[in-house]
Amino acid sequence: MLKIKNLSFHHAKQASLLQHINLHVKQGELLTILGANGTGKSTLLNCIAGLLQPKCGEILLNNQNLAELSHKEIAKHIAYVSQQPPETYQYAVRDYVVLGRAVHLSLFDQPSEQDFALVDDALAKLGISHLSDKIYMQLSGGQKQLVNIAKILVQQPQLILFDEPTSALDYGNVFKTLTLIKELAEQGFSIIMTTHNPDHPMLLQSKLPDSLVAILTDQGKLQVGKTLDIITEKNLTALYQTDLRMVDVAELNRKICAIKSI
Ligand SMILES: Nc1ncnc2c1ncn2[C@@H]1O[C@H](COP(=O)(O)OP(=O)(O)OP(=O)(O)O)[C@@H](O)[C@H]1O
Repeated sequence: MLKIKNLSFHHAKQASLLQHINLHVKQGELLTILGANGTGKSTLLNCIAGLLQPKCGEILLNNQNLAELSHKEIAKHIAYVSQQPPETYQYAVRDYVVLGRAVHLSLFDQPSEQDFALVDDALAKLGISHLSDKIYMQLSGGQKQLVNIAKILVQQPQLILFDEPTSALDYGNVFKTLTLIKELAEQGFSIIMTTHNPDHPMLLQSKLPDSLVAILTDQGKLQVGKTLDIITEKNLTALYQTDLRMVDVAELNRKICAIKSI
């Protein structure tokens, strides 16, 4: 459903950032992108969301060039939970989350009871129904992150982009969010997420064996493959310039990533 062909991008005053990136994400596929700070993961997601135009190459969404689609058309298919959630809303959470339905409504339509039913379902699914009437702007960072995930659930896109969806979350909410991502992939959503925690794609791989991982290198290249082929001691040690170990934990029946020592 998403194809990226030979994409290159750099911001103003940068010599280069993303270089000749190729990627194919199919329906229901999960791709996790790892990369050191500042290598361009968010920039790549911004390109895929249509917020930045590639300097060269193209992004195809269902074989249509993204550059030829309006923002509303793109938003019908792609939802984006960015690292900088909007900070300007004085709405109650329920009224904020229903904005996710906007792409399915015409200009003067009011959200219907069915739209609000989807909102209530999404809030319940994320265990945050108690936040319904709170003012979005007054929530904590982690609560905002969960509310923004609820907003994309009601948007009902084909492809969901999650930029470090668990970065501000406690362990309980990390568990809930990764479980939700697994369920969304099982339901047929395509998902691209970024993380700094290689254990997250390992955990997801244990339930989604065909999931993919990509490493964005500091040369701006994307190395893509099956999770277990990419998450290796050698690759992670090179990626993070840190002596890392993949340790087999019999009790968990999988490997986890650990820093060797400090
Ligand atoms: N709007 C912008 N204008 C100019 N430079 C930018 C802009 N946004 C990002 N950059 C620069 O582009 C590079 C990549 O930034 P980006 O946020 O994509 O990295 P990242 O891999 O997501 O980083 P992190 O893991 O730290 O979140 C950084 O050097 C950053 O300073």
